[in-house]
Amino acid sequence: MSDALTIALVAHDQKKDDMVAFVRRHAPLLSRCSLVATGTTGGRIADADPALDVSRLRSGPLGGDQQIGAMIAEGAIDSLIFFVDPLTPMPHDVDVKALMRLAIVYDIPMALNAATADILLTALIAGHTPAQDTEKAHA
Ligand SMILES: O=C(CO)COP(=O)(O)O
Repeated sequence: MSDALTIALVAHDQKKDDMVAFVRRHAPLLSRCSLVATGTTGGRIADADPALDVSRLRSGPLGGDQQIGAMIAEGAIDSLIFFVDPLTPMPHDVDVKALMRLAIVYDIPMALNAATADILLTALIAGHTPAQDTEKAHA
């Protein structure tokens, strides 16, 4: 799966149900990706679909956003899906902004709500042809 897309998934507490619904809606597509998530989000995803390949980092307020930002800077993330809660003050607001900033700096496709994430994931998968799939297509 080394040529699989790596997608970072993050959701604030008030948006975690939306993330679970997103993951359930797109389980067949997401099962073809490597997933990286902040701690609590990753736990909810793993509970929702234990078959998904999801690596859990620190919880957002404890450095998880920064870990994903570092992975973006290293070129290890293909896309960021970040369900942001715009109505609740966050103790780690600077980390949230820093993560979004790095996604912009490195021109990573980023969705900040479910409607955009639906479009983004579908487009990403449609445009991604892993070597394995290419071989099958020509077999
Ligand atoms: O706080 C977050 C993003 O800013 C998400 O962190 P958790 O997934 O650990 O709740």
